[in-house]
Amino acid sequence: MTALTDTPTWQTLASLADDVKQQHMRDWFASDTSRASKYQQTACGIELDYSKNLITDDVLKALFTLADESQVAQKRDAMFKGDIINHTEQRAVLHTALRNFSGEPVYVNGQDVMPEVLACQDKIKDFVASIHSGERKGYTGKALKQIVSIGIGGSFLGPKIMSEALKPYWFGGVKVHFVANVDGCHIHDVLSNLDHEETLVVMSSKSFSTQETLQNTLTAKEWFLKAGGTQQDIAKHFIAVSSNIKAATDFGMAEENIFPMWDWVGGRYSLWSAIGLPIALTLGYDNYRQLLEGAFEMDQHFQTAPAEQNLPMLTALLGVWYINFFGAQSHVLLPYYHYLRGFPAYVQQLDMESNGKNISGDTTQVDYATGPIIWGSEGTNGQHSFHQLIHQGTLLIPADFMLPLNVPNQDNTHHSMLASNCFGQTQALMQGKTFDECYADLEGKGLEEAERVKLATHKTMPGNKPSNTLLFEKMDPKTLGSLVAMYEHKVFVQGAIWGVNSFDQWGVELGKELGNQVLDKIVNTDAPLSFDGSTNALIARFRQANS
Ligand SMILES: O=P(O)(O)OC[C@H]1O[C@](O)(CO)[C@@H](O)[C@@H]1O
Repeated sequence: MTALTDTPTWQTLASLADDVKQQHMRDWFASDTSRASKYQQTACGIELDYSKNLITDDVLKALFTLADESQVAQKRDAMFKGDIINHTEQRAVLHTALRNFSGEPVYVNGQDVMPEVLACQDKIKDFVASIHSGERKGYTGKALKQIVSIGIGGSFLGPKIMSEALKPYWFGGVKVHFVANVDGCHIHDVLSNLDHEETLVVMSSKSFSTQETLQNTLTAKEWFLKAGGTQQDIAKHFIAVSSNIKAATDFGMAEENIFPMWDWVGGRYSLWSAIGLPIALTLGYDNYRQLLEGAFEMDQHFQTAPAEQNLPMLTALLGVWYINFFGAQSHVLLPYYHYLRGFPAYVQQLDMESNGKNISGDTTQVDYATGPIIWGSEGTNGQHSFHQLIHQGTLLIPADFMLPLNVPNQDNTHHSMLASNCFGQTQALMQGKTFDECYADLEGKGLEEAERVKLATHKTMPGNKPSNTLLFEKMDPKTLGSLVAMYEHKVFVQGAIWGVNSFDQWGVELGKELGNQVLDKIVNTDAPLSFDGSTNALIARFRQANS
């Protein structure tokens, strides 16, 4: 056993789980009318109802002890103050500095990073104003109204999904298109409808070396040159967000059009940096700033609220409870708001790239489960497909339901239906439907006894399926910023408990490396194939089809 699973607290939690598995939430609600108000917390515009979870006061107490013993608070403080907590890459982890409006300095290796951060925010503000006003023009004098944002992973998901989530706040004068995949269909579809004279390409790559992003930018460059632009005009139509200034200037970008990135910002935490420029272009700077302010508010809440009131702590500990003591392998996110439909994909990268790890501390192989599979989609759509498995399947899948109480273009009929479905689902998951209730429903339906029993058996819903419900007054930039930061810190707390490094991604790096080796063999068609038999055969087949 590892130090973690060996602790008395872990053992206590295991025995509490055995006990809880014999009970039903339905009975808890029936016997305790204060349960809903007892297990709810509000902070930063997020109202969290966590009463429909398989928890008791004893469970929560033990989970808080686990957090204490795992030194979550100390690890959190180390992150905020710029310690080198990404210990496999020797980097600080300071996305929180990008939304630090406290006026306090933040030091990395003895140097205050805030002046650079603030200068970058000013640069974003000025740039956005110059595009929105039409003052910044393309090489033929046309205003730049079409923005093509090229990036992948964190350099794509954050900008695209947050822009989409804030559609009611869009500045109408420009249209931002996002391209990530190296599949040429995507960039082709986007560029084929654009006028190159009014197109601005924003290339977002911290490293300026990611294959997909480089290739898509090269394709955009070829398209621009073919359409009539010259190499000299590139500077007016291509800008970059990167920490690799040399590579960007070699490409043809003007140095003043390169927005900085720092090695203390991880890709999946980068939307708060200039990687968020496409968001600012979509929404206008003031709304973008609200997003950052919402995140800052959550940072303060995370640092100061006691564990019992702390949203990232509570949601993280509930996750640990199900993953480590109930065998839950996945967690589903269900935004009941069309514009937030991309949110599960955002949290998927955030959580799975961060905590998809099996080494704790320096070299210890874990003997407990770590990061779950994150998935989901917008409600009510999922109700008509995968919810069936959550209700009656054999897997335990904790769920986060999300609903803004007010939506733009409010149509009460639609919104009431949306809300009723959201609440109805959490209720059904929690209480289920007993055999006796199902049997009684079939009274007077003219069924033979055996048929009635059979049908009642199939209709029986076990219930006792956990969910959180997160309500927001409305999904405005500030609330969205708080929500994203809440999930960031949730992932942090879980990583701290499991002892994993939530800030590297060696598995992804290996994929990039092998992909490049294979590409070499695909392009050099005469090169001997030296991989395993399956990979060799796949490459040979591809070569044959493309010869
Ligand atoms: O911004 P870059 O350097 O192009 O990297 C893109 C993405 O690649 C990853 O490193 C791995 O996919 C992500 O973490 C990152 O967001």
